[in-house]
Amino acid sequence: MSADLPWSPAEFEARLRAKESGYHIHHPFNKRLNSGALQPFQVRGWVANRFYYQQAIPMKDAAVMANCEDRATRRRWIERMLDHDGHGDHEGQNAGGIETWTRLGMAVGLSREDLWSHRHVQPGVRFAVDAYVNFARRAPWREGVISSLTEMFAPKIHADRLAGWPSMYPWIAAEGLAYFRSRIPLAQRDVEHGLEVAIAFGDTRAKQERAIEILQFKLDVLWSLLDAVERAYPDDLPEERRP
Ligand SMILES: O=C(O)c1cc(C(=O)O)c2c(n1)C(=O)C(=O)c1cc(C(=O)O)[nH]c1-2
Repeated sequence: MSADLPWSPAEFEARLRAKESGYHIHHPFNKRLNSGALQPFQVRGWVANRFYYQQAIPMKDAAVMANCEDRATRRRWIERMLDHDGHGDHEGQNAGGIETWTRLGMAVGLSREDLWSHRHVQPGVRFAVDAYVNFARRAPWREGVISSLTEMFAPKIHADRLAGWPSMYPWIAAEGLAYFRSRIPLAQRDVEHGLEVAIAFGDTRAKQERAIEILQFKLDVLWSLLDAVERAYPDDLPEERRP
């Protein structure tokens, strides 16, 4: 029976963190993106497709919140929606992630319309991202929170872009990278809260294993997104089909 005892909180957290090996930082398309190997149209394709994820995040967060009966959690959680949607005058610090990502789009040579029309969004990207939002709609709120824990691994991927892109992709205006800079402290704050919820949720071995499965589902969402992007923008894509 001892095999069924819950892991200690430290062991459980270590097992969640070990899922990093399946994070999209290791996807071949991300490796090419962050090693400077991509042509401008491939970077544009990634930015335009990832925008669909950016827009979905606050919808996902609203779904988690709609399922949450705990006021104290909602007070913290609502920050996530404001981080992405922005608030007030939509300028400076308050612009929000969706707007800041739009600026990244313009810095790589896309128009606002290119992003907001979803004209470049691939079916596989849509399916993957919609699966994430739908998971949050249907799952108990603690499970929805746990699905955000891929953010444990995100500060490194943002930092890689900030460190590498200016020299590898000098054609991208430096202001375009503000999104990545803004996310590092926010991801750290989100992860602190997410881990608190996960550890409280994981009071049996079965629930701890469920949490790990949920994290795997979310890794799969991100991995599938890059599979679809990689497939859509091969090196030899004819000129007229390039974003
Ligand atoms: O650029 C990335 O690789 C990346 C990954 C993730 C992630 O791991 O889900 C997020 C973000 N960025 C991000 O910017 C972000 O705001 C974010 C929110 C969430 C979430 O699940 O609630 N993930 C992520």
